[in-house]
Amino acid sequence: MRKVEVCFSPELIHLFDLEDKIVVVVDIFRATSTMVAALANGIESILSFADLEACRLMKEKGFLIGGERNGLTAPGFEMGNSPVAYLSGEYSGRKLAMTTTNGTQAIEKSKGAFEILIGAFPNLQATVSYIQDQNKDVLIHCAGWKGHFNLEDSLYAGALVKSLESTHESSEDGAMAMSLLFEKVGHNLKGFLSQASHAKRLQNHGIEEDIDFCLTLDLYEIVVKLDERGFLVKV
Ligand SMILES: O=C(O)[C@H](CS(=O)(=O)O)OP(=O)(O)O
Repeated sequence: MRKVEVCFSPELIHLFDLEDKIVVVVDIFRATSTMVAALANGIESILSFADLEACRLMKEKGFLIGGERNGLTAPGFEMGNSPVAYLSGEYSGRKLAMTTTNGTQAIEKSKGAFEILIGAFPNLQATVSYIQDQNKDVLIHCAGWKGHFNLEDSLYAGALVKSLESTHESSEDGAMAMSLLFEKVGHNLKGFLSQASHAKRLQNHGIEEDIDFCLTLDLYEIVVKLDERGFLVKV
């Protein structure tokens, strides 16, 4: 049996061995949900940046630039961090450079893994099938919020642990707890997570539509991974 582990914050990632593992980075509200939405709706590829200024410079190279800090579009950026902004297909064929408060930092800290996947509820089942076709251990890396644990990323981890149980075992308390919690509340994700601190913070920005999207299961059959050039692409 292969193994699945959960890292609940990028601040804890140094405790884990990434080598030879598939690392699934998850930032439900909203970075990884936005990446999946963008690639499912025609964005050709995404370059993820931890640094705002490095990302901003990509505009000169013809990239669409998405920059968000603390839930708001960063000054001078064309896009923020909203998944629904991509659903019309308006940006089809463009390359996107993207930086966010938590998600793109977690991607940066996952480098060194055998493979990096981007996790989100709208492509959960596709990600499960992709992982089960490979003979690799898995580490789910929750982006959290500014180093803190958060419920939505951890619940996704629980959903993934539960969905992988026929091929991957987990002996960790955190993974077991989240798998049980997902079993209990997975049918009412939105109701349950409306109490989560991150959802409340984002509700103040008037983005309920984003929250609904981020909590919708299995809209897309795509898997999102970091390719050998360092671009996030769909497979
Ligand atoms: O834009 C978001 O949804 C969040 C903003 S914050 O963490 O609440 O400041 O950023 P993300 O990197 O997607 O977690």
